[in-house]
Amino acid sequence: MVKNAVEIRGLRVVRGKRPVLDQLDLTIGGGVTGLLGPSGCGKSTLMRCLVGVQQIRAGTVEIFGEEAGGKPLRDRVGYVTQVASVYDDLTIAENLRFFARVLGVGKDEVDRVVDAVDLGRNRDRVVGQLSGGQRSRASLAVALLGSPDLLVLDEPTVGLDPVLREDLWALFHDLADNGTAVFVSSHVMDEAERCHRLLLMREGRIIADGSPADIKEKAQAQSVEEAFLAIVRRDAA
Ligand SMILES: Nc1ncnc2c1ncn2[C@@H]1O[C@H](COP(=O)(O)OP(=O)(O)OP(=O)(O)O)[C@@H](O)[C@H]1O
Repeated sequence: MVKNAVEIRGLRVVRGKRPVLDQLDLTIGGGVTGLLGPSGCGKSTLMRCLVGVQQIRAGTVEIFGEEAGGKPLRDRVGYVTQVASVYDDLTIAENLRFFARVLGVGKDEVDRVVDAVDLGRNRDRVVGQLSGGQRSRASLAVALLGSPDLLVLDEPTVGLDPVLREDLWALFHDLADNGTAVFVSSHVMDEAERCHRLLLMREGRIIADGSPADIKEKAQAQSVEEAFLAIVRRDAA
């Protein structure tokens, strides 16, 4: 298990003219940590901070003790955005060979990650001809190159069928069991139940933090969905 993959102190981010995150403190360790919250609450913004692509106004974001986005982290952090980030005019294998070269990881990694996301049969197909789910899995394969120590996944299962979602969650757990810290945002409440730790965000603040069992117990709810609705309503009151 990785201890303190992420350490955030006093983080402030302004987008447009509005503060999206303000005075945010957060530590993330090993296992699968889920980030949930209403649309626009700042989930993607927080993830962008972790990978060092978001301008910040104040505070610090450290990943494994290094400033987020710094060179030493280049092959230690994998990131999957909501939009597939692979080249449409290349095949899956060509994309992976290209990104492997950029990251300086061996070509043997291509076979490993293509199998991990179950795209072996499609590896020589041009990305532009793939389905939405296949494209997002191709992006995930890129993020897995070099076995990163932290994987940041912004809604990786959107548009996937239940069988594929199940497979991907099994993969996230395998990765976490082997020491990768997995930080994943989701809108899907049954996915929340599968996280070791859940963070509920509202208007840029973390309003609940704990295991799914803790969160349900504290809210005296039967499901995470019910617990979150109660917590959000209480916070809004
Ligand atoms: N490029 C931008 N310029 C200005 N404001 C932005 C920009 N991108 C996002 N925002 C604003 O920042 C806030 C947080 O957005 P963010 O994308 O982090 O939310 P989110 O929780 O990931 O939402 P969703 O679940 O819909 O993806 C929102 O109010 C949004 O309107």
